[in-house]
Amino acid sequence: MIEVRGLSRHYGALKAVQEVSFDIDRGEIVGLLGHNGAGKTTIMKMLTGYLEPSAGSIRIDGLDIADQRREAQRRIGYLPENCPLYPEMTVLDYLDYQASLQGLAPRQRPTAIRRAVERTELGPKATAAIGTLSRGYRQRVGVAQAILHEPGILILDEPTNGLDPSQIQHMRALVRELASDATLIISTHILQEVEAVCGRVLIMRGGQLALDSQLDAIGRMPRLMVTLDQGPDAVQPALSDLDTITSVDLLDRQDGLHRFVLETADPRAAAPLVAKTVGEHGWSLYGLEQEHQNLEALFGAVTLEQMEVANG
Ligand SMILES: Nc1ncnc2c1ncn2[C@@H]1O[C@H](COP(=O)(O)OP(=O)(O)OP(=O)(O)O)[C@@H](O)[C@H]1O
Repeated sequence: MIEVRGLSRHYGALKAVQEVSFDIDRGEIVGLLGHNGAGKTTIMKMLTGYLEPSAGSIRIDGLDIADQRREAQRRIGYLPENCPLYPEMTVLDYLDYQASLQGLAPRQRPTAIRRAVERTELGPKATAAIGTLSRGYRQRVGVAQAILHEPGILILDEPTNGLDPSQIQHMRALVRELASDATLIISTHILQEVEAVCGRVLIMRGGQLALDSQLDAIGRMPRLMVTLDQGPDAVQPALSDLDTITSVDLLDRQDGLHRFVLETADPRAAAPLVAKTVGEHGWSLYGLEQEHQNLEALFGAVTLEQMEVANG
């Protein structure tokens, strides 16, 4: 349904998004997670056809967004990060205006608007001026404009940003309801958000895709935690070479000790190899244990260095 290949976007020398590829199937709810500046909004703007990639391609239902932008955009609803709303307009007038911008025929608009208002539970505020609404209601107006044309794909940039806890609950319920008949991509830097509503997570770090995983697979990805008196320069090359170990990352440093996290398909087999290698190098081993991941631990490990977007 969505095919992204080698997607990059540069702002001058700044590489905001670098070589990102992924596929999203119909009906998936995907969380796009990353620290501020990781490239989430830039990806969303490219997916929705509002920003041209510097390189790479995007296909929506087989349509290349570079060649068939309008056609692809008809299949997408987009809630931008700071959805531009007109404070003096009423909710209904604003939705009517958006419906006209989206090319809905005048006779289709009343039904489309009624349905969007119902789904976002905006009925009681329909004739209120947008400027008088709470942030929660304004976000719902943003969602309502995104679903007016009943798109098969919804792209929501930070939908709960700035909402209070009860508004967040309401927005999450709305997102789940929308997911019943659309493919969803939601960007956020809030882990609980992803855990609450998504089936899959894409984690961005410094403009690159650092992880693409189903959420239910995350708990099953065991890791080894190793605490040593040596730093990454010595440890990483020695342990990365061992059988079944696919990555060695520094998790933290404390009181002269370094804690590493090792990804491995087989922690039972890897643990004695690690202990043996540590012994052979004459290092001191302060801890070696298996850990089952949760999203928080994974996010911490993946975004560990909190890489700034590379320049140049
Ligand atoms: N129009 C622009 N001109 C120059 N740099 C930009 C522009 N838009 C974004 N950037 C930079 O590109 C990088 C990625 O920004 P982006 O907004 O995509 O990140 P993000 O993950 O959505 O962050 P946030 O969570 O803060 O919205 C940042 O370093 C940002 O400063």
